Amino acid sequence: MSDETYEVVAPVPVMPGLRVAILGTGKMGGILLQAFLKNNLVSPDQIFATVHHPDRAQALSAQFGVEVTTDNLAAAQQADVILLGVKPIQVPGVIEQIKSALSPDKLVLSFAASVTTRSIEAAAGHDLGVIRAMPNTPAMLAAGVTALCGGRFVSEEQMAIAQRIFQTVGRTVVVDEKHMDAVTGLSGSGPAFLYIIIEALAEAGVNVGLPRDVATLLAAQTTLGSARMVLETGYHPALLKDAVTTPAGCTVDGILELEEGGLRVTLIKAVKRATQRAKELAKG
Ligand SMILES: NC(=O)C1=CN([C@@H]2O[C@H](COP(=O)(O)OP(=O)(O)OC[C@H]3O[C@@H](n4cnc5c(N)ncnc54)[C@H](OP(=O)(O)O)[C@@H]3O)[C@@H](O)[C@H]2O)C=CC1
Ligand SMILES: O=C(O)[C@@H]1CCC=N1
Repeated sequence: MSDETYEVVAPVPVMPGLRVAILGTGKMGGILLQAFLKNNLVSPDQIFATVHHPDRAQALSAQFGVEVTTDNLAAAQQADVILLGVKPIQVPGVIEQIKSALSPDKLVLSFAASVTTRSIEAAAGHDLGVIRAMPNTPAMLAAGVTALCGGRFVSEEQMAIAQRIFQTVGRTVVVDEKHMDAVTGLSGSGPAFLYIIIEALAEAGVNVGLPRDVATLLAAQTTLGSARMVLETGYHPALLKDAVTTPAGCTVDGILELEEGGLRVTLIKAVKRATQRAKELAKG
């Protein structure tokens, strides 16, 4: 890891009574809401969520027993930490709505792709603690990874709170803001790429005669186990691959097909394209 990037492993104590707003409780915001409740980060009366459609607000409120409305300002007024989970292009409008609630003691924690801490600070119009986060959907199982970076006015205490919040849903890593679009293209979008790989492996299993449920189990558990091998042994993936590849065995024949099909280059291109697009999302 470079000196500007470090993984946070030490647990940070929960702040008792922390009140959290999630403005934009869609797919990602909904996953975070559920995880915060499940892991007792906050009690239901300490969380204030918003969505755009009133009927969805009602449904979410009934489902999770928390206050869900369409009133961003009211939610922001009641919270210490304000998570922003609307689409990137909607962030300036939401900041404008909640501007009067953004006192210096509040922390804005945006997980919108593409939106810079500077643009949020500028929209707020005064010195404000802003942290940008990029989580991913495995957060649902506390198996996510979230990259965080701080804006100009963030205190160490505020960064510790953000880390604690996202440790609820998996690993956290603090990076320089210049890396956030790359993180988005790799680990933000990455689950979608990996589901396609798992789906294709399962399809391949069916093609060579396995029942679909068995093929899906084998594909998914093999992906999970291989990821754990990389994380827990610390060995380079190439070394782990070599250990599978018996001389004159069958694996090397499969690898030849992968290389001929350009899987490696295709994945690199996919992350590059997603990173490029992540740079543009805030502009619409
Ligand atoms: N999905 C992912 O894997 C990840 C997404 N993100 C980021 O999360 C954000 C949301 O993405 P995602 O959850 O996928 O998208 P969704 O479309 O599922 O969620 C967007 C949510 O915003 C709500 N909304 C729209 N306008 C407003 C408004 N003015 N005030 C309050 N809420 C509003 C919508 O309400 P309603 O439900 O009523 O339509 C919806 O719940 C994006 O910025 C994205 O970059 C970051 C990391 C990963
Ligand atoms: O597709 C998107 O734009 C968001 C950001 C990363 C994952 N989903």
